[in-house]
Amino acid sequence: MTKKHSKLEAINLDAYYGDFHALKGINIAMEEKAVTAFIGPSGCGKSTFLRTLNRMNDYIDGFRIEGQVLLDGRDIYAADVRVDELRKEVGMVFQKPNPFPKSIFENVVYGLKIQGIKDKNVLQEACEKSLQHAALWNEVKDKLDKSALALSGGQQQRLCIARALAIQPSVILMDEPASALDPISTAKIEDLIHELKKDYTIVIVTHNMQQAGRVSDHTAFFYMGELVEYSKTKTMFTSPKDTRTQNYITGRFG
Ligand SMILES: Nc1ncnc2c1ncn2[C@@H]1O[C@H](COP(=O)(O)OP(=O)(O)OP(=O)(O)O)[C@@H](O)[C@H]1O
Repeated sequence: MTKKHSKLEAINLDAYYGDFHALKGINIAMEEKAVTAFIGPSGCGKSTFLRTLNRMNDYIDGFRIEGQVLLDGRDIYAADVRVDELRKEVGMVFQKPNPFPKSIFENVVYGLKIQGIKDKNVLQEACEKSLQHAALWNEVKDKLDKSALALSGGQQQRLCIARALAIQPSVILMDEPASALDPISTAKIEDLIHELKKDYTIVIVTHNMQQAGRVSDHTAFFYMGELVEYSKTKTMFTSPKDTRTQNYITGRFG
């Protein structure tokens, strides 16, 4: 079998919030068209690391990094990188579904309209394709002009995934995308992640180890700002190497 390409890579990455050293010497290469899960106790740096992957932390006063983050081999923190272009390539879905108070249609095509796309046929086609891809089309196809806020939480989260897909990213970052959802909606999101990895590289932060086990190909265990262990998910859950990983996955702390 040919080795898959490393889509995202961190090299000697340190991150700071002011004086606080939040990420310490992270080295990791994440495979293309696969799911990588970040696990670890609260406050260990999972979200911080996820957000360095599309420069979401740039907005935070006092935040800085040292080291490199490479997307397809290119440093995303290099001076010539346009952050708006980067975010088209690396989309993000948050913990709480955050649809805009607009129609379902307007939510999905929002990013395309910002890019200046006005052609109705193009927008309609993109809307249908994204909703199909997010496994929501059948539930909403007859009410595209209705408010997105009238959807259930699980539908709203799939709508947010459709909104992210519409701008055709190659990577989707998901920060605990199912933690605010009921078990049935969670299962739908997990099925969807499974489908999406055929076309996208997915990085997911999750508190739920069963979920990491179900959805991810590789798992990275973080502890106090360090990447302690990174391996195939099966290997991590059956034979963790580090005692800290062992303690965490057996529920001894966290
Ligand atoms: N905006 C911020 N300013 C200062 N410190 C921050 C900020 N955001 C996070 N931190 C700190 O950085 C550390 C890592 O936080 P982060 O949110 O990345 O952890 P996490 O592993 O995702 O936690 P959780 O699972 O609880 O979401 C924590 O100690 C946190 O207090």
